[in-house]
Amino acid sequence: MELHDPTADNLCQYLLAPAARTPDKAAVVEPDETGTLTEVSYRQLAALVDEYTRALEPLGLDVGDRVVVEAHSSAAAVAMLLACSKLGLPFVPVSPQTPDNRLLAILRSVEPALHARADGADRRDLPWAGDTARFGRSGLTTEHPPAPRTRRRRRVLAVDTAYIIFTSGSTGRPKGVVMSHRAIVTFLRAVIADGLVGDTDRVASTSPLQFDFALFGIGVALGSGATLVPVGRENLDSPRRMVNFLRDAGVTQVHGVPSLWRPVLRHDPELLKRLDKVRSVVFAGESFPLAELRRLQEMLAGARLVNGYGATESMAASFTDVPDPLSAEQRSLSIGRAHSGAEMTLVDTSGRVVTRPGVVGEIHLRSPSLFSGYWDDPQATAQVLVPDPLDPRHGQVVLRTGDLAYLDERNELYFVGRADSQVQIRGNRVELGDVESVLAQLPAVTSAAATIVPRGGDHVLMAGVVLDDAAAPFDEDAALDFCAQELSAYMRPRRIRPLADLPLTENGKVDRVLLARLVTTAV
Ligand SMILES: Nc1ncnc2c1ncn2[C@@H]1O[C@H](COS(=O)(=O)NC(=O)C[C@H](N)c2ccccc2)[C@@H](O)[C@H]1O
Repeated sequence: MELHDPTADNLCQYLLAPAARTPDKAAVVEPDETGTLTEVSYRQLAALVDEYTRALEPLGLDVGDRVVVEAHSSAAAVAMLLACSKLGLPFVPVSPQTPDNRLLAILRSVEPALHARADGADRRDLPWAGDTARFGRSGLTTEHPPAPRTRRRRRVLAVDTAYIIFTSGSTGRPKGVVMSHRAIVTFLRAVIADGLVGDTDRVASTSPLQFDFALFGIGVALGSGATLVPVGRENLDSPRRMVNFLRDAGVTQVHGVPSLWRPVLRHDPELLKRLDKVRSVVFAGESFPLAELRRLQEMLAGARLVNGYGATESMAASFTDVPDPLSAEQRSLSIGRAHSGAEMTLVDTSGRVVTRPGVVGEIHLRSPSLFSGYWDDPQATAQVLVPDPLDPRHGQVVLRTGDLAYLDERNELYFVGRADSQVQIRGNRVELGDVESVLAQLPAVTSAAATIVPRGGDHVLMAGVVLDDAAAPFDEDAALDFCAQELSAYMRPRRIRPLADLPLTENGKVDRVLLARLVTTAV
């Protein structure tokens, strides 16, 4: 009898545990090379992990040596991540879409022992002389095996790094978020214990591998003994393709950012009624505009819609059910309260804890699942892992999220925005979400985004709107008049420009930097 439960300390042990209980259960469902959906059982996944582990072991890599894994989410990619975890090799997931210069910056920063690329992830050779390997369902081959390294550690521990995720970061240089095995396994156990996923679920994950929303899908699907259905970009590029893929794969839970749903809601919302097996949707990454969320709720009648809030630095912090029905009066979505085992506290600018409803403070997260720090950046780490404002003497650190929120009367949190983007306009704090929800009420508008652009020492508010196809030419003056009726003077956009689509970041969030450029240059 193991005195110590190894699944608690290692991501691979934890996620492969179902292989012992239900070896023939599908762990992953994915299209094969002909596009036919195939099932990879937990037993087959475990066998692939063993095969990769056997191929990696002779390379003599040491606990803590990094492996950059360049792949789309797939059974082979999952097996690669788990083989790295088993050997104590922190994986750094990047998607094949990552631009060359960003991948080079990551390679130069983490100095990986190996750059492992999935079969089919073809990228022109990079000016990087490091060691590379290729992997797929047929195994792992090293093109340039790394020189043997001196092993200094004998055991893989819970405190060792499971992965490093580079966030684009709202400002400047990408930062590597270092997550330990203990942090991620503790988090996954808590979220599964809260009942988000059950072992009969088929969990569709639509985010690219370098976004921890994808790791979240892998973690909760395998951690609960359910089935992961990675959805490739080729199955997301049209509403019909997406709906047909989700239906044919028998998906019961869909994970995705709000923009995942925008095209089908705009072009063919009725298609969503075909998803009669979908019992729940988890969205994360940014606020889901209420007008669009209401339409999704109508189309997926009865499905549970969950607002997943949080940052890569703790993977996430809360999962809150959207009220059903979402009343027309509701102006913003709650991010509820922290998942079990964690706690969110609001702290005001003078460091005092906010307990009164309606008062805005910065969310501080206490949790056993906080990241270890930013890779090679102790200064940036010290900015966000701060002494507990309630009593610094403990030496315990909390995550300073940079997110502003307020409490309602039921002690539930409502997200207001990023502290670093709470630009004042003539001294007033602008809530972009409020501007966007007014714009979404315009007749021809199917989605809207607002942004603040500097103009002559102050800031002005500009907006972009996406029109439904049949719309006549956009009448900006009428739209500005409507905003004048609905919004206080400082919240009114200076210009409202029609856009073909809202610009998105690599992870599918609205790209407000690109938006600012588009709306100020649109003719
Ligand atoms: N539901 C939200 N409403 C509103 N603003 C939000 C929300 N979820 C994030 N955000 C924003 O995005 C920031 C975090 O960005 S991030 O580090 O890239 N991480 C994510 O976006 C996803 C996150 N790690 C995650 C992964 C898996 C499940 C849930 C959440 C937060 O600090 C918030 O500002």
